[in-house]
Amino acid sequence: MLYEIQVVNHGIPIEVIRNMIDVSARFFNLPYGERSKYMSSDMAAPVRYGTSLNQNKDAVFCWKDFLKLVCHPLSDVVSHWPSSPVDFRESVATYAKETKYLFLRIMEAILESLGLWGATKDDRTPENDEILKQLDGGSQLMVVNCFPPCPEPDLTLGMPPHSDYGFLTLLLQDDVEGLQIQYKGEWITVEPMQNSFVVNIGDHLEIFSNGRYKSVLHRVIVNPAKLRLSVALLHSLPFDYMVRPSPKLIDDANPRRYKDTDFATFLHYISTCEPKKKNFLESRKFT
Ligand SMILES: O=C(O)CCC(=O)C(=O)O
Ligand SMILES: [Fe+2]
Repeated sequence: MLYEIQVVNHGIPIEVIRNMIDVSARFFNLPYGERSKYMSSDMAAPVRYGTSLNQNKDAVFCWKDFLKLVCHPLSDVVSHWPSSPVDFRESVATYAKETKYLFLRIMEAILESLGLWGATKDDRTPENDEILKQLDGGSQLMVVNCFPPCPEPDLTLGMPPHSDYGFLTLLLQDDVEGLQIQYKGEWITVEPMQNSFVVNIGDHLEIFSNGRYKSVLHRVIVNPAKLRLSVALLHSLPFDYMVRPSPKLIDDANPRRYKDTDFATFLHYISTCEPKKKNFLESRKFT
C-alpha cells in the first residue's frame, strides 16, 4: 500500500511555511549560549535542544543539531519555547495550528480508505468520529533539524535509518536534498519541492491499521557544502493513550498483528536500546 506522498495543494499559506523555515534558520544562528539554554536530558521536556557537537556519547552519531518542541496543548507549552528570535513563538504556533488541520484532513482520507470513516451523513457516526476527535486532541511533536555541511559526507549520516513513532509525520524540507526513503530495498532521494509537505507514515498508523499501512523507513544524508533545514511534525493520540489495531480491522482472515503500545513504552525502549531501523515496531508485533 501507499508509502510516501508529497502534498502540494494543501491550503497552508506560503508565508506561514516561509516564516517557519526562516525563523528556524535564525534560531540555529543564535550564539551557542542562547541555544544551549534549552538543552535537557528529560525526554518529555516541552522544549529540548541538542547538538552533535557535544553529544558524542550518543550511541548513534548524527550530524545535526535539533530543537524538539511539544506543540499540544499550545496554550500550556508556548511559554516554554525559545523567546528568541522575537517572532519565534508566533511563527511556530501558527505553523503548528495550520499543520494540525492538514494532518486531520489527510487522516480523514486514510480512515476512509480503511472503511472506518466517511464524509457522508450516514458514515459520520459518533463512533466513526471518535478516532478523529482523539487525534485532534492528540500529541503533536515538532522536531526542527539543522544539518550543517559535512566535510566527509560518506563517513556519517544526518540521521540513521528509522521510522517515526506517530500516525503521520508532516515534513517540511528546505531546498537542499538529504531525505531518503527505502523502497524495495533501495534508498530513494525525496527531491525537495517548494512549499510542499512530505507525508511519512509512522509506526502508530501501521499498528492502528493492523498492518494495512506500513511505516516508512527513512534516513538523512549530509551535504558537503550546504547547510540543510527540515521541520518534522509528528502527530499521534495523546501521550498517555494506548495505540492498538482498530477492532474493525481484525477478523479471522486478519488476526491482530500488533500488541498495544503507548508513548511511555516507546520512551522506555529508546532509552534502553539503541534505536535501529524499525526495531521498536518489530518489538510490538505478535510473532
Ligand atoms: O530531515 C529530514 O528530511 C527528515 C527528518 C526526520 O526523519 C525526523 O526528524 O524524524
Ligand atoms: Fe524521521
